[in-house]
Amino acid sequence: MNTYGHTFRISTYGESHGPAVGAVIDGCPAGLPIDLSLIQYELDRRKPGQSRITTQRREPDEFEVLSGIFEGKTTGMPIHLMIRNTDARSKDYSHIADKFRPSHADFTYQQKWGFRDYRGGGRSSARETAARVAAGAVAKQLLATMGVEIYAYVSQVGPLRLETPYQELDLRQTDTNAVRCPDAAMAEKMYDFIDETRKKQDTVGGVVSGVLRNVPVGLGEPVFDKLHAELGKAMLSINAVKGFEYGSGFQGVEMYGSQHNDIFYRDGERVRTRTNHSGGVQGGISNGEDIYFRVAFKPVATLMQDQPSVNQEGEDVTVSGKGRHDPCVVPRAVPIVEAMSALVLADFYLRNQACQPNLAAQSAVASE
Ligand SMILES: Cc1cc2nc3c(=O)[nH]c(=O)nc-3n(C[C@H](O)[C@H](O)[C@H](O)COP(=O)(O)O)c2cc1C
Ligand SMILES: C=C(O[C@@H]1CC(C(=O)O)=C[C@@H](OP(=O)(O)O)[C@H]1O)C(=O)O
Repeated sequence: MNTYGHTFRISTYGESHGPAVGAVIDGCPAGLPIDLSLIQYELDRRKPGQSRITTQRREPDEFEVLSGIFEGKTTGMPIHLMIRNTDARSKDYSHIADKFRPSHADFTYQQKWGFRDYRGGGRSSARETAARVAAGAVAKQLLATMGVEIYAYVSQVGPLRLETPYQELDLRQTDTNAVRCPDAAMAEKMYDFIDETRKKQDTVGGVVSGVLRNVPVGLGEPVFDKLHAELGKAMLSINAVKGFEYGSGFQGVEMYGSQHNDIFYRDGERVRTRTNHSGGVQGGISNGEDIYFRVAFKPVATLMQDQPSVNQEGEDVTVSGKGRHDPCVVPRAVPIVEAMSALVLADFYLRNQACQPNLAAQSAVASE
């Protein structure tokens, strides 16, 4: 599938070594002021070639608006954002045109279609996520009009795990270092770990944590399209993602119900909970508390070393390490996780508008 969302819907297109990648957004309401520099800001956070611990491919990732924005506002028509590829080096891939890199998408793409665009992994490359980030930056601007705040940060690299709860972190510090971890001391350790791994011609995984604040009560559908299910799908659709947990997640199983239940109380006009093991979602619907989750990314598949594999004929071959690759994806995955979060929330927000929800219920406390 090349599309995401029902109401705020995006399609993305483009291959890593084709002329361009981009996104078409359908369903964004008319009249939304758009700050184009905020779209560029997000693209800059994701682009390759940012530091020694990312792929050295150099892409400016400047975007062009081909439709849907006029005099600084959305027109209600499809919004087309295009990003040209300018630094593809396809010769790095000639030696694996008929070979399968272990744990990349080469084998499955070849088996599914009988051929593949092997240059840079074609459509399977995380280059596609530039389009998601551009579209997500529009969704973020829609959500900002109602005060929704979206944060992601690196909370783990290999064995180095930041134990500090997100409430105790200053999430505005995330972009002050190349790793995108808001704890400066931990960021330094993580940076060194990634750099050492790179020097050993290896790769390492990590975790990106997400925090969504001021999300209105009532987003999410009750049965299949639950808010956490859609968030999970959105995150699991990002390249190299192996796990998603929200709220208490897998650790919640170690608690008794009496410890895990989030006790309600009245806080002025709102009903709130004293704890938030639910992760801001109950019954698939946002309850107004922070939504928080963790996304696990595997170590990058393409290594700068030889690995045994097979070719299209099933013969034993060696896949040698070549080209420009990320030693660890999480620093660049932070804006992708934020973008996917924004796309999910914007979509549910518009779905609520469409079905005219019970707005009284959304203010949480019945008027007396
Ligand atoms: C930001 C980001 C950067 C990535 N960079 C690389 C890379 O340089 N080399 C690579 O082999 N995989 C990279 N990946 C992962 C591959 O795109 C991914 O492993 C591949 O599409 C196969 O999909 P799967 O791992 O989800 O099964 C990156 C992923 C992300 C999110
Ligand atoms: C180009 C980007 O990252 C690429 C993601 C990627 C992969 O296999 O996912 C492999 C590399 O591709 P290439 O060999 O074509 O440079 C990375 O550089 C990007 O994120 O914009």
